[in-house]
Amino acid sequence: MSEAASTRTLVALLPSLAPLLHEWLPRQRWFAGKGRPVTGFSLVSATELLPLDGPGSGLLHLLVRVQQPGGGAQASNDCYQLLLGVRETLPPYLAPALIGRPAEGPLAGRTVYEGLHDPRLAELILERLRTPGSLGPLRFDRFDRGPAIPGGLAGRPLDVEQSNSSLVYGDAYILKLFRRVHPGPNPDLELPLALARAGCDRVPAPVAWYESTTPEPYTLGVLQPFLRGSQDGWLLALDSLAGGRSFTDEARALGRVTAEVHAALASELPTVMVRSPQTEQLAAAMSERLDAAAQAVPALQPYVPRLRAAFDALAAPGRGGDGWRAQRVHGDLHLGQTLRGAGSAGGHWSVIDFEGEPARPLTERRRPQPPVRDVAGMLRSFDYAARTHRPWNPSWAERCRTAYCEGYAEVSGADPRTEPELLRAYETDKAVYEVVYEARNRPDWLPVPMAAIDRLAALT
Ligand SMILES: Nc1ncnc2c1ncn2[C@@H]1O[C@H](COP(=O)(O)OP(=O)(O)O)[C@@H](O)[C@H]1O
Ligand SMILES: O=P(O)(O)O[C@H]1O[C@H](CO)[C@@H](O[C@H]2O[C@H](CO)[C@@H](O)[C@H](O)[C@H]2O)[C@H](O)[C@H]1O
Repeated sequence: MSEAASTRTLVALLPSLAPLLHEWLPRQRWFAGKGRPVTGFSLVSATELLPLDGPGSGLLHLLVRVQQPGGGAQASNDCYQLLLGVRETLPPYLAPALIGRPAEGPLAGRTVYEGLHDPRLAELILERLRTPGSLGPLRFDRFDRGPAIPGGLAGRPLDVEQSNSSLVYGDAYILKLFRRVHPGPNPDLELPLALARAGCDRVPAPVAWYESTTPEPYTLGVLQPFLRGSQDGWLLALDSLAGGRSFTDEARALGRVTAEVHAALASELPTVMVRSPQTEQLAAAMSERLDAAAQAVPALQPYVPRLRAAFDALAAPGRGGDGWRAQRVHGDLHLGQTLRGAGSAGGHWSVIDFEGEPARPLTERRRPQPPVRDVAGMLRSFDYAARTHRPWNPSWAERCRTAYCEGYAEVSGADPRTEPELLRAYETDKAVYEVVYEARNRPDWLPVPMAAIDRLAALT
């Protein structure tokens, strides 16, 4: 099928796929618009990665806008990346991947399924990434300093709770495919590339990636080395709590790693000073997020005046002295974003997932911010771990928080606790974000950030 003919034909596919997507999309873990009705779809781009009319399976790459009207700020028209496999019938091992059978249109009677679950299609995606080049609106690129990617590696979907989808290739590489995509560079490619260029070995360096170039630029997927046998910091922390073991050495190491990553980011990407009136704007933005959160989660409402005091303190005249240095940061740092390498207790720590908080607009996520924002995220994470454990172990969290800040200071020369207003404002902002995140995604977990809200409000 020629490219032009293919585009025309592919555009005609959407109406017949729409009823299937209507059912399937809201059930996906990565679908961000849960709880709001889907009223329509529109096509952003369609590319045949493997011909749909050839023998065996076809692979269709779609960028689709999903209309969800909702009231006011609730309305959205988000763009999602879909990789749809098409076959006559599905073999039993692909049955769980079924999306449906279009009743009409060019694919009538054929079977449409989640393409990432098909090892043959997963291999095809890696094949594309091995060789830079373009296919319709898609462009495939490689890191200029990396070794060649071997071919023929079997791909399997990663079976974890995540906001996107990942494929692991032969335990050597992991490809993260972004699901809800936004125009512009995704920080999860931009920042690891900058860190690789700075020679920072705390973040797996991107090996290859692909993007869509028209009608707008979207980062769609990033391939990086798979840290085989590594364990994530969240599970290690829970393990330490369950075993009654200290986690302070690990927390100190994580503080050091955070400071290393911040130093490397500051060396590669712009830094700015935050002074009046930006300080007031920062505090006002936090206050606005608090108001929006209290609208979405009424349990927050009684706390609003006391929480707002933390943001007012940030903006108070004279606070911040000559201002605060801001730079590119991780943006959603927590224990689950850290991996300790295989090996003994002193294993190498890495940091992953630089996408930032998925619910925030991309422009906001890419803005320089005081590095204490990441520190606050990690401090909240120690609190989460201690709260999740039965019985609650506040002294475990307190020791971790102290060790983490000390580790950070050992490398950066500045202890985050010496700017208490800034740290408290960011911790409060993070806890407010977590309340909304949990209410939307894991209502059973809501008491965890609510306990922090109670504690932070009592500091006033
Ligand atoms: N380089 C890597 N090596 C090993 N495992 C990884 C690597 N990158 C990510 N993972 C695993 O994949 C999971 C999801 O990755 P993440 O980037 O956090 O995705 P998402 O943004 O979709 O939540 C992580 O929790 C981790 O278990
Ligand atoms: O990992 P993601 O980028 O998808 O981040 C989102 O999900 C996280 C949970 O998986 C959430 O983190 C919160 O829960 C963690 C425990 O599961 C805890 O360690 C974090 O401190 C807490 O914020 C994160 O906020 C959200 O953006």
